[in-house]
Amino acid sequence: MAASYFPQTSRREQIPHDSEQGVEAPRVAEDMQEAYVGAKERLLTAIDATKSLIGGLRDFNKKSWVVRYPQFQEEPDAAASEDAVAELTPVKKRKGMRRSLSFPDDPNFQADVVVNPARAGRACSMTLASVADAEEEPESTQRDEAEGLIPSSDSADFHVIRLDLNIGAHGSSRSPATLVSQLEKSSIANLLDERISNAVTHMDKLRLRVEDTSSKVLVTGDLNAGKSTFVNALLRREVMPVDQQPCTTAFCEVHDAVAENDGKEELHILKDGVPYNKGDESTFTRAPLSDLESFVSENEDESQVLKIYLSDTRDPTSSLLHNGVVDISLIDAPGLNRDLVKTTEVFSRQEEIDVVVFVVSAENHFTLSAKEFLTTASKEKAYVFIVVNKYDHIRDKAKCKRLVLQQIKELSPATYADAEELVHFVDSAAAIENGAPSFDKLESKLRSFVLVKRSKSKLAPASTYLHHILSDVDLLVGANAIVAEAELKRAREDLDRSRPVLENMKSGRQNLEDSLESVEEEGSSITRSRTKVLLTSALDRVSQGKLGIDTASLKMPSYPGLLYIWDYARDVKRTLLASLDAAVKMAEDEARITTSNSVNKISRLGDEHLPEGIDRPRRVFIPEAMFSVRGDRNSRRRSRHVSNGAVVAGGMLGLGIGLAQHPDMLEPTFFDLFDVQHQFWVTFGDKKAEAEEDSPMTALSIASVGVGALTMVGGQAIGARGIVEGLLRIGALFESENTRKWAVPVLGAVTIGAAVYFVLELPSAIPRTVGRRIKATLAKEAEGRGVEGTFVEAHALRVSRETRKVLRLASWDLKGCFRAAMDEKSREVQGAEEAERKTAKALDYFRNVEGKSSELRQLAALGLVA
Ligand SMILES: Nc1nc2c(ncn2[C@@H]2O[C@H](COP(=O)(O)OP(=O)(O)OP(=O)(O)O)[C@@H](O)[C@H]2O)c(=O)[nH]1
Repeated sequence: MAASYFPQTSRREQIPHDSEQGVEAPRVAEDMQEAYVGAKERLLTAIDATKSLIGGLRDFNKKSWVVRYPQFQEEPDAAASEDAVAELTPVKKRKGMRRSLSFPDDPNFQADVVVNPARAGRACSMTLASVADAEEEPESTQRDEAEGLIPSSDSADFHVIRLDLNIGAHGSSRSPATLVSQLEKSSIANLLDERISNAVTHMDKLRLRVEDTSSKVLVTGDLNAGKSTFVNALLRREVMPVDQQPCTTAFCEVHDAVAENDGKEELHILKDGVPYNKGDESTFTRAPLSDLESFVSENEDESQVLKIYLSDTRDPTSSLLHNGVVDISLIDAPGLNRDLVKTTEVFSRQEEIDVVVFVVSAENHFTLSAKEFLTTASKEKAYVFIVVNKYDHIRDKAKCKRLVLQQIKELSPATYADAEELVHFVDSAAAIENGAPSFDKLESKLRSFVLVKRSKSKLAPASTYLHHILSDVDLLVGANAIVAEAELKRAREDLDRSRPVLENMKSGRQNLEDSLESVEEEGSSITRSRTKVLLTSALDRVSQGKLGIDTASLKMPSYPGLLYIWDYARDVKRTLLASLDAAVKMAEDEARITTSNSVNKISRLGDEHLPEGIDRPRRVFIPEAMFSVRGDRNSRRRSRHVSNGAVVAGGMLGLGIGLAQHPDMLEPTFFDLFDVQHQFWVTFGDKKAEAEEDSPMTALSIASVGVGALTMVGGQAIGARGIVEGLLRIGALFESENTRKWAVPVLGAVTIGAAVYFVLELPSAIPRTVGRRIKATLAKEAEGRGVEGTFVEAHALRVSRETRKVLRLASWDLKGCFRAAMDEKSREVQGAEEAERKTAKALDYFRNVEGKSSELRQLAALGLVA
């Protein structure tokens, strides 16, 4: 049994078919009108809100989130097991449809989801299969059948915004992996954008249609069946020409003059082949209403379309034409037997025809052409409103009714099923003046029928479209919400990982810098003090005629005898100087070790403070490279320059090579053999010197005194040649009488002392003298340069500077790495925060859209029933 046009059976029962009680009918029509208006308003609101919703989605797709286009594939195994589960466990079934969700632009994403199709009052929803399995519900709450005018559909597929992604080389590629190379996310987003834009345009058209208040009622039937009389009865006016002879040749469309022509009654004769436009007089000929009859009778053979604007002064609750809700146009078509079947059929197929009213004479029943028409119209419209006219002429009314209904049953089963509502036996001619209960009832039923059919023809397409587009939106946002959720989870995991690392780095930064500072400080101060200790001791030893340090590679030269004393002095000097160089080298070697330890400390600090996975400083410390000369010319020139300055030995020349190759220092002088000045001070009361050199009057001291005296005469420090010259001068002195008196003992002492000295003291005295001279020379060279210019301090400073330089470089590298790591972590955190914000916003948005879509679906679902 087909569904009723009317929502409540009880209501129908209140309207007995008996014409006497037809007074209830208008109320039903009123209800239908109200329901229609309500549904229309809700639908318009839903259309606007859906437009704004998908417009928002479009914006969101453009600005905030590239909306992904999901693809759903049925899993054959899952489908089979779904059925199996359904059969075996009737109490608990799986909710919704199991699908494999993927994205054509991302072959790596795949998730099993359960799609719950949209049903009346429930939005289409999508959940991960794992989640859905945990939330299975009892069967009683599932699989509600779709209600109302919304068709139940496969919600795991798109209806409106379906993208054809078969764009392989020959348009046949379906593999996501193949597609991904051709489809960028953005190009899919663009396709979606285009679809959404089209949907918005389509909704604008639907809106116009929903807003369109007109509804066309085609009145047709056999020739002379009383169609014009019926139209006149509906209008309660004799407007349409009525005759015993067939007279209606034109399509006469009757419109409400009040609603559509400023209340002016007139006739518009449409021009053939020109689209009618009420505002454009060139598309029609205007004529007074009184011309209608003459026009129809004069143009009998022409198939003309006339617009008749009429004022129906009846109450809107009783008038069909002027009903206050719908602009109805009644189309009085020519009789079918005029071979206009085809025309009428075409007419009835046209979308704008909402209702077909078929007038049949009770006397003749259905002719062949009437039968043909009814069969066709029933296929097109399912229901046809049938008026069995001239019922007053029938004597055996029951028999007539039975026969007519029997025929209707064959011609239009749906109409027959609701015959009480749709088939009416009336006397139209009698109703023109004052109506009649049976005709009033017919009118009321016709109004309801027109309104319900109107709902179907005008509201249902919009409602269905909204249902489809909202289902598509649900699929889109459901799939995107799953993606957003996964991305949000990932962003939060990233944040949980990277944020503490960044915080640790931030709080540890100062600590690292302080530690590096102290390692630098400690390293350089150790090398400085160690160098000082080593070189001070070495210099002291040298000044005592010993090697600066004990080393296997250096040995004091052995005394070769008096004849080679000069060479001996040179060798001693070279050896002592070399020992000082060796001491410097030793200090440098120690500094290398200290520096190396400190570099290791810095590297450990790096391990402590740098997070895992971050590259450590790449520079490798090569201790041998310390104190070395750089290969390029400039640096060598600079080294040489430095070597001529404060740093007199070792230093920039490297590896302690300095003093022993210093030509100025190597050449022995007389005072390397006889340190007269020293001896003089030792002999004549220099307490400090005494303490240093615990020796009483020796042969050397005697000779020293002599030579000291000579130097007083000579006036300046002299070399070997100077001695000869001095002796000559001494000879000259003897020429004076006075001098001879004191010169003899002095000369004697000198001679004796010298002789003793040469034989006994010289071999052991030379190293000490040379050593002292070296110390003194170094001290002299440092004069005017301050403390830092002394041999020991200069080296200590140089060595510690080199250490500091290396350590500073290592610290700098580590700090650079740390800073880069912190920047990277910071970027990572910022990126994750941004992703979290974006995905959380997107998720929020998608959830919100899901909620709104569900509300809109309810709003768009028509309350009217089919
Ligand atoms: N007694 C009676 N006469 C009717 C009824 N309906 C129509 N007539 C008469 O039937 C004749 C034909 O009526 P029309 O209304 O012209 O019929 P039609 O179907 O419009 O005719 P065409 O347009 O020519 O096909 C007229 O003389 C009407 O008076 C009715 O219900 N009862």
